[in-house]
Amino acid sequence: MSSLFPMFLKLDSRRCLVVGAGRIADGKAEGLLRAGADVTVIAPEANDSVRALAAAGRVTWHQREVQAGDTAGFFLVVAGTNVAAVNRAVVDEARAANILVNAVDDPPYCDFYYGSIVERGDLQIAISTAGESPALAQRLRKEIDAQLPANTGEWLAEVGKLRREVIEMEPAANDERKWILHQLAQRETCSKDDCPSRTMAREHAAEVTRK
Ligand SMILES: C[C@@]1(CC(=O)O)C2=NC(=C\c3[nH]c(c(CCC(=O)O)c3CC(=O)O)Cc3[nH]c(c(CC(=O)O)c3CCC(=O)O)/C=C3\N/C(=C\2)[C@@H](CCC(=O)O)[C@]3(C)CC(=O)O)/[C@H]1CCC(=O)O
Ligand SMILES: NC(=O)c1ccc[n+]([C@@H]2O[C@H](COP(=O)([O-])OP(=O)(O)OC[C@H]3O[C@@H](n4cnc5c(N)ncnc54)[C@H](O)[C@@H]3O)[C@@H](O)[C@H]2O)c1
Repeated sequence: MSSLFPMFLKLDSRRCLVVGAGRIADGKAEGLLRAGADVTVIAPEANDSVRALAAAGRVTWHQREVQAGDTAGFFLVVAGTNVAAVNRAVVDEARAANILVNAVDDPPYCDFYYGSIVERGDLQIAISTAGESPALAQRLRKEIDAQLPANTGEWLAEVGKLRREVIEMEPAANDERKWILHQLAQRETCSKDDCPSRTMAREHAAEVTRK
């Protein structure tokens, strides 16, 4: 099999459908919600977590069995019921309309897999084993998570802010700007106003402005 194409998808306000509302489908729906998706759930029964999300207006829950035509108009569909034939019918319908699909526990019926994720703010490290061993993906996630400092997200936010400052001052993507951006992407860059990388970026900005 070819290797999977790794990508980070923007789901903000995209209409996504999750069929099923048990523990497994719930986890899949929450992953979509974290990315800002507009999530609809179809299932006759829902676990407490999906019920709470529906009550809070965070998902739209249609309390019934899935029917032909339900996938129309969605950007992405997750088939997460406990009935493989139902999941496959949902996938077949969605695929015919070029909608991205994932059927839980049924790799041939997935166009994409969920990854195992280490998260620190906007930083995400996604691990995939292409379905070879989800348990290994989980183990690696825990190992990386234990090694990555808790404040990496704040550090990234700071570096992002400084990068925007530098790009504003130096709109040309020249070697010098690239060098500075690499200097910023170091551990020493911090929120302190006198941190070395920040000072350097400011000095450079002042120099460019003087030119
Ligand atoms: C990453 C993660 C994300 C998530 O689920 O959101 C995820 N599975 C996770 C955990 C996990 N899943 C399973 C176990 C038990 C141990 C084991 O089987 O190894 C554990 C570990 C545990 O929880 O103990 C069982 C399992 N999973 C799949 C099958 C079907 C098959 O293999 O045929 C079976 C057998 C079912 C059975 O028959 O028993 C299939 C898929 N699971 C995937 C994703 C996709 C491939 C990911 C990849 O490997 O790259 C894929 C292909 C489709 C998909 O679901 O997208 C999440 C990590 C959470 C974390 O980080 O902690
Ligand atoms: N629970 C686990 O630990 C676990 C682990 C690995 C894999 N899985 C697999 O994941 C799948 C789902 O597991 P679960 O624990 O979330 O199941 P579950 O029984 O808790 O939930 C199933 C959900 O599917 C819905 N459903 C059933 N028929 C439907 C239909 N025709 N239309 C719409 N919705 C329908 C139910 O209403 C319910 O919300 C199963 O295939 C299971 O084998 C479960």
